Amino acid sequence: MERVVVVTGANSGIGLALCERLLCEDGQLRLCLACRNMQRAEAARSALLTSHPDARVDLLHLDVGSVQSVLAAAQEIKARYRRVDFLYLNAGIMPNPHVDIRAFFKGLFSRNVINMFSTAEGLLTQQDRLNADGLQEVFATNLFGHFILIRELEPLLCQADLTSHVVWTSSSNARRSAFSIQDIQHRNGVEPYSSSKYASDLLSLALNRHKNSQGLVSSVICPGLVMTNLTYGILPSFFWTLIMPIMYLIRIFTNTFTLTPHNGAEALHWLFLQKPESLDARAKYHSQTSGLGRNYTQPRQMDVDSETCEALFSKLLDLEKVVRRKLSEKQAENDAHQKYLSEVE
Ligand SMILES: NC(=O)C1=CN([C@@H]2O[C@H](COP(=O)(O)OP(=O)(O)OC[C@H]3O[C@@H](n4cnc5c(N)ncnc54)[C@H](OP(=O)(O)O)[C@@H]3O)[C@@H](O)[C@H]2O)C=CC1
Ligand SMILES: CC(C)CCC[C@@H](C)[C@H]1CC[C@H]2C3=C(CC[C@]12C)[C@@]1(C)CCC(=O)C[C@@H]1CC3
Repeated sequence: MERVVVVTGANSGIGLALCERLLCEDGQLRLCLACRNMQRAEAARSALLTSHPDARVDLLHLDVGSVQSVLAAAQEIKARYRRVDFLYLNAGIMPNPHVDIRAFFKGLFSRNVINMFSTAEGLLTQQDRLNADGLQEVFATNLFGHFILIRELEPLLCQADLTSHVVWTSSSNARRSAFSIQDIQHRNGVEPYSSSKYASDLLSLALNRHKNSQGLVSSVICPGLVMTNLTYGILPSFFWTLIMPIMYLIRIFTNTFTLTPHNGAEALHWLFLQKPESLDARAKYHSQTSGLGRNYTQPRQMDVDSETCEALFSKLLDLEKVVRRKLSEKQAENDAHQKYLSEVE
């Protein structure tokens, strides 16, 4: 039976590297690249087909930052496929990043230096904004859009006699202290990225608690520090070129500097090969690369508790109701307007 794999944010970076690795693993896959930019998606598909001419690679328009787009994409997936074996929730943004240079130099001469380089703790802030649905953009893209996608795909993901595996691309930057259950969208802080990634860790645990019995298994990975569009956006590109030799030097001390998208996709690829029942719901699976360039996956316990994960799950269900109601009100207004226009014509 051919397996169906859907990857969000598959047109570049870690998502695209994962697709390449999956096709090397299983040439019979039905691979669906779910992307918001169809031109880049086409380019990604052509690149994949160049190295795997017989592969079955489909494209799907999906902007995870727009609830309407998620609903339309989910409809399309349900129309196209009878099953989804793997759903990789990989699309993510870090808009308007700012590096605190003073904190960086302070951290450089502290005992915390390795942790600072692996997690960016205390170094990175972002400026977020509201999207067209009235949600904080980082929360909407990195978490909520993916949550709605899972909810819409439940008929495919929760089938008797078939285990479906949902995999979140989280981060070492996910931190409990950046997240507040009173402010799940992170309206009042300056670390929306860190907050959204911590929320994905919590949500994965909640999904396992609620959906394992229905055949849905959820896992979380961290790709390490990978040089992609997202990272290049943090500092000017000439700066990265300058510090690249230093980055390879740091790799000797921390295996979390995976650097290439291929290496960063290690844990995503590793999960594809595992039996879902052998996985730990409280573990985050880290892509690691040794100083000599050997890739491996290391599980580490996440800093999550059942109470907070249940509270987040219930808040997301409430927000889903609000957003769906608003969308149907907007739809009704549009329909009434169209009716009025056709009557006056
Ligand atoms: N690079 C790193 O060091 C780390 C990355 N990560 C995570 O890895 C994931 C992949 O990022 P990475 O490969 O690094 O960066 P890239 O910027 O290369 O990839 C991000 C992908 O997400 C897509 N995307 C962004 N917003 C949306 C949206 N609204 N709808 C659909 N697709 C969208 C992008 O598409 P488009 O081309 O249209 O922008 C792109 O394909 C992210 O979740 C990121 O947070 C985690 C830890 C470290
Ligand atoms: C100011 C300079 C001399 C050096 C700055 C280095 C930093 C830009 C990097 C140190 C740790 C890095 C890091 C990330 C981005 C770049 C650093 C802050 C990530 C936040 C990228 C996205 C993630 O999800 C996790 C990464 C952790 C480490």
